Amino acid sequence: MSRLLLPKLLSISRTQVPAASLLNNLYGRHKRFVHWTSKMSQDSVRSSTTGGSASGARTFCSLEDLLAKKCVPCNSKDLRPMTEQSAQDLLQKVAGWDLANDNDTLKLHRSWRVKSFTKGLDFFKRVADIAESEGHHPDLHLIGWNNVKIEIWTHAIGGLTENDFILAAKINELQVEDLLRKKKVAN
Ligand SMILES: C[C@H](O)[C@H](O)[C@H]1CNC2=NC(N)=NC(=O)C2=N1
Repeated sequence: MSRLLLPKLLSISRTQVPAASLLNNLYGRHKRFVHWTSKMSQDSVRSSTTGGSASGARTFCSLEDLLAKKCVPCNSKDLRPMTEQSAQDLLQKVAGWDLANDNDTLKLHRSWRVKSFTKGLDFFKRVADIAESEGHHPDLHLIGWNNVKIEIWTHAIGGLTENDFILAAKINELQVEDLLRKKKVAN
């Protein structure tokens, strides 16, 4: 950007263009640049959410990217479920989660065994705090008193979006060791 602008700036000042016109010129460029960068980031959200790459925007997303992102509202008309291939690619970033196909709806699953029923409810509370701050919500199950199972999918579109992986990555960051049943070590 600066390499492109500098020669232009120098030639403008050499020809004594009035200051107001120079500022106008710069401001127009700034507006076009801002428009271009915001369009790029929308494309990249849409592309990584849908798994499409027609826009040429990147589809690669690391765990750090997922942790740094915020879930977007699911009521956009542009939102489409990602393909199974994109889901498989992103699944590598969220350790412990599995992909399930529930009547043609892709979902993320993960299970934990907790020490007690009430520890299961404590687990849910920690997950609920993240879900509320992201505005994206998992299905929470407490089965047979100590099996916590979480399913994540985007209800609004009947499939997976990047939101689901962001939420899964953030749930994985929770400190829940104090709630989990210790595995018995075989002698
Ligand atoms: C506007 C807002 O994003 C929606 O109502 C949200 C709330 N949380 C949600 N959570 C999940 N998992 N799927 C949704 O479709 C959904 N919709």
